Amino acid sequence: MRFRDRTHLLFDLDGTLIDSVPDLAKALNATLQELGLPTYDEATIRNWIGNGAAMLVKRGLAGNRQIDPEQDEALFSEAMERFLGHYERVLNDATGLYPGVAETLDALKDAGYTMAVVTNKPSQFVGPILRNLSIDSFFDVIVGGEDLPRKKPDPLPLLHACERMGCGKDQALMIGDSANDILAAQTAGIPVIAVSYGYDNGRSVRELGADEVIGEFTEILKKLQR
Ligand SMILES: O=C(O)COP(=O)(O)O
Ligand SMILES: [Mg+2]
Repeated sequence: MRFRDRTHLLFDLDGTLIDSVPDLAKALNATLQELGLPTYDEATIRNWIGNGAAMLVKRGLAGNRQIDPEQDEALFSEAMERFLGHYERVLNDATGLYPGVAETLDALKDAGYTMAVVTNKPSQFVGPILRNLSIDSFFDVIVGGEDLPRKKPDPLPLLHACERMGCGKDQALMIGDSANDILAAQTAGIPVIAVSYGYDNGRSVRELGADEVIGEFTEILKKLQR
């Protein structure tokens, strides 16, 4: 089988394990509203997720053409602070697991896989969300967006997760939803399964050269059959 030697699994969070769009959109729109800026619907905001909170806020601010957040540091800092405060309050309001995630993680754990979450989401939010959804115990390692000097699509978070799990990259497999996950894995030399239901930042995961593309999380089990 294609992934026979893979014993350590690295999972992206937003768009792969959890659908967090409603709560991220709520926090972003509350921020924009307080700043007197236009707000956006969930369909627009979902394409802005995956590069970390700072990029989401920048994309929200830049949605208003008159403002260039790169040039307006003060506005960006204020927006960021407000966003983090709002998100902390709402992060478990509507966020849920995609179908089959809990059962599949359980089966993978039973089969002996070691698992990590490697996300660009700010680290302080990751534990509370995993605990609220009762999937925290499946993961031995969690790498969040602010834990290292560089985020995905840099390969560093993936390689760091491997090091902490005590595995070589020849034993690892990435599962993610966006260009960031695919590029990070490809640069790290780790194969990658892409899910097609997530937030692919406007670029179809099929075009990005993932080793496999699956439409449902449960299909991982079939792909990993030894
Ligand atoms: O951009 C985020 O905050 C979440 O990103 P993730 O898809 O890496 O979990
Ligand atoms: Mg993602």
